[in-house]
Amino acid sequence: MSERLTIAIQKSGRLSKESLSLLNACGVKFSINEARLIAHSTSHPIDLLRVRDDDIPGLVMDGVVDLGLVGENVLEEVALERSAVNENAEYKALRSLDFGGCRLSIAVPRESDYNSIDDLQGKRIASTYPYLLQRYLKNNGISAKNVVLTGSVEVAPRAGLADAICDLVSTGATLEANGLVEKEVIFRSQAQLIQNANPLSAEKQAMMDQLLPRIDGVQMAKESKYIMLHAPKNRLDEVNALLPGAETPTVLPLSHTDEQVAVHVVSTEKLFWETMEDLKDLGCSSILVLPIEKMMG
Ligand SMILES: Nc1ncnc2c1ncn2[C@@H]1O[C@H](COP(=O)(O)OP(=O)(O)OP(=O)(O)O)[C@@H](O)[C@H]1O
Ligand SMILES: O=P(O)(O)OC[C@H]1O[C@H](OP(=O)(O)OP(=O)(O)O)[C@H](O)[C@@H]1O
Ligand SMILES: [Mg+2]
Repeated sequence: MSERLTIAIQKSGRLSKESLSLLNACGVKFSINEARLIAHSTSHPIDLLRVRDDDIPGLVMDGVVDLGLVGENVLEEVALERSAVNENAEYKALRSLDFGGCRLSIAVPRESDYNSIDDLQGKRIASTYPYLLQRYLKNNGISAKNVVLTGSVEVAPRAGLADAICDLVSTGATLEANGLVEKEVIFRSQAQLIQNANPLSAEKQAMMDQLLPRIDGVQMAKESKYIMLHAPKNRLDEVNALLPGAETPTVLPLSHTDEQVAVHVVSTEKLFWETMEDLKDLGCSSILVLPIEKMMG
């Protein structure tokens, strides 16, 4: 029987949907039964372990699974916690992924008189990330009391449990809704693909050698666009200069005119409306911007 590669992903939360769609886009298909902890791929010898995100780094570090998809915030927190008690905190960081972007910030009630980090001296700060918070405070010479909460951190000041909080922020809506103001960004995070630190078996490594370029291809494709347009022949250099991150364009003749050509190009950066308007001003027409599903070098 062939060996199965095991991947831990978040069962239900901010990272779940995008972790599954990344694997799906790589051609690794799953049919998920919400009630089950383990899901077998229907296309590859790959198993998913669906767990709470807090458990993912430890499962990878201990070799219970080969790979994990987890936020850097949780990864770093667990690594600090394990190092503090001399437990194995080793892992191999394979890729930064383009989802789960957020920051860990210290926030205080709107009405508090906060001028600098020094105002936190001796205060109580509620957080789910005591190690990341303590590291930051220590680096800034602050000694504060850590109130560890596993959820609803944002209500701690109103409940009289803390003077400030240290929690994840993305749009800032949660802080706003709870009358809190972001003061210090202590860590920036996005989802990461990590692997156990020990070498994989040859069979599993062969699967990784196929999977990683596919992950890169999916990520690259998400950022890229296929642009097609009709351009005046005599302004091609100016047109090319406007196209962001474009590789050498393909220039094709048009059957109905000698003055214009069709230009097809893969652009690796975001194309803004302003650029499209500038292209139009150069005399371009029929400007189409299409998403790309997959890419390989
Ligand atoms: N608002 C956000 N925007 C983007 N990414 C976020 C946001 N909040 C959290 N994340 C990222 O997603 C991860 C999971 O967040 P989520 O809120 O689902 O975790 P959780 O409540 O701890 O879930 P679990 O039940 O798995 O422990 C976070 O550790 C962080 O990396
Ligand atoms: O700045 P915002 O865009 O408001 O996002 C921040 C919120 O998102 C996360 O919680 P989530 O919504 O995932 O729910 P949870 O608290 O149940 O984990 C995080 O814990 C914050 O509370
Ligand atoms: Mg969690």
